[in-house]
Amino acid sequence: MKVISLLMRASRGHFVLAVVLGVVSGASSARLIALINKVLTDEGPLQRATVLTFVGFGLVAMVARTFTQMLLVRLNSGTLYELRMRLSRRILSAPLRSLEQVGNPRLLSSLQEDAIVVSQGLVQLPSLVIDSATILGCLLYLAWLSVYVFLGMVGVLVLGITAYMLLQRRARALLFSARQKVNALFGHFGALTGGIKELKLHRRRRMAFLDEALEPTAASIRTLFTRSADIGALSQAWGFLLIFSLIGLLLFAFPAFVGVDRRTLVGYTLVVLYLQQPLDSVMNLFHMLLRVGVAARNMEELGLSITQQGAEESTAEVEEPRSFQRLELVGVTHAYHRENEDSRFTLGPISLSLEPGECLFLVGGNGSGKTTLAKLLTGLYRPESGELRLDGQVVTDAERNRYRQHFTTVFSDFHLFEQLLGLASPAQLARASELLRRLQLDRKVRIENGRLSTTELSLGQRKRLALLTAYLEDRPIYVFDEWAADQDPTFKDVFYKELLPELKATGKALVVISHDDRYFSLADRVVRLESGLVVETTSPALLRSGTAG
Ligand SMILES: Nc1ncnc2c1ncn2[C@@H]1O[C@H](COP(=O)(O)OP(=O)(O)OP(=O)(O)O)[C@@H](O)[C@H]1O
Repeated sequence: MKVISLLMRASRGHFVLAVVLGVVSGASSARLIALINKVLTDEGPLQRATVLTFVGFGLVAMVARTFTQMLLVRLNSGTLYELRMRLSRRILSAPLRSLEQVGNPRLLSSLQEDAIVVSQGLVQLPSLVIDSATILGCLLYLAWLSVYVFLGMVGVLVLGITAYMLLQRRARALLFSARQKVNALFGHFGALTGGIKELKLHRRRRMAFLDEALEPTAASIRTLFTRSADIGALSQAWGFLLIFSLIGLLLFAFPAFVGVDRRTLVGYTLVVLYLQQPLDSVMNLFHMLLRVGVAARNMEELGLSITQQGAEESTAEVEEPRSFQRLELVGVTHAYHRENEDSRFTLGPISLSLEPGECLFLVGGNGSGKTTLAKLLTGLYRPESGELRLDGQVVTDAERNRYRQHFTTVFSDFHLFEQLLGLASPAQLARASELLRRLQLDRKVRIENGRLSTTELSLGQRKRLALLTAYLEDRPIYVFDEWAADQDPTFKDVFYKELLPELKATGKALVVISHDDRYFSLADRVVRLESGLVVETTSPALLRSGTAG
């Protein structure tokens, strides 16, 4: 449970205070029950001191409990915050390929489901301490009243806990299977929101999706959770049965063997009855903690999976590089490892170079490896063999974060942030307004407080906004992955014949992935890929004379 110990360390102050107050509250409650018993069984006149003690301990128990509750709220929200931030940072520093392999559903389910279960469960720990302190206090009082009853109670507890643990082992296995299914459910939720158009338009697909995909997963989660909760309820019933058996023994069997007067008998029974509530609550909390354990294990396993492909990557602040002299790929390769090794795709070995002011087109059929090469080139994927060299220096793992800051990209599955994150200096904002005009978006979108007024636009328009952020990044190397594919013919022309040459003229190196063969002649070099290998490299002069394109 590494996650839990990390969290304990993060909010140690609150946690320790909640535990201390919990113990105070629990001990005060135990003292109160001893007092109540004394008042009920003493026959002499009521002492003023007894009343004052009663009020005093009552107040202490109440105040301690209230403060514990307030601390618990802080602990809960603080833990959730800490978990979400920790996991988000971990995701940011994990290698892209590992994240792709783990998949969005699992990442999202952990950020939402596991984080909430762990934080809710952790805040129950102080309650566990309060109840345990009450139980302990009552047991000590019982021992003082009668060693036999105390031993009987301990025996009952040992028996109860052993049986309870055995039952909980089964509940844990059920919870774990249910948790695995929650990942699949998040996958279905992704399909539900992402594929809503397709589902709405096709009745049979919608029915099949609901009946054959989503419903069976949701139903099996329901069954598994219910079965594990049933085990929890059975365990509680078992605890209940034991306590009542003990009371029965105390009331009916014990007096027959050991001479015991009525007053003492009332005392035992009162304490044992009073123990019922904290014991019940402890058993409930155990079940909750079981869920915490499963969620924590899931988070830990996720952490391991996303970093298994190498150490975590640095996300440290690095200086923005303004220029470069030469970028080289030397025999780089990348393979997508799959369970079915026959169908694995391997890119490379590929060697190519890039210099400032150069425009390189990457072309080739679907699935030939262009995007994979762009991910290798930009440092998003680590080459399995071969190396990247920047200005003659090999790009090591330690250098990769800095290396990536040379690139500005618009991938075909780009994400458009509404806020101009990290790009909102006064100069950049002024430039952004000017670019909106240039990209013919000024009637649609405004920049307000460093934020785009809307991103609810057509795909082509959204791509223009992505281009705007690329311009604001203003880095030495631009990579466009089929940027123009969704543009109208007029703006396609603007992109290839105006925007690219302008960027080139300012010394930017351009890597343009494209299927628009009518513009290939504008490139300095055209690199053609086929099945992951470079099969042809041509220059525009050759293209114009009809050798390629
Ligand atoms: N995330 C992935 N996991 C496993 N295999 C992948 C993944 N992405 C791509 N591939 C494999 O790598 C091959 C190359 O994919 P890539 O996206 O690089 O092609 P591309 O040339 O950019 O294609 P397109 O023109 O269709 O965009 C594909 O044929 C596919 O088999």
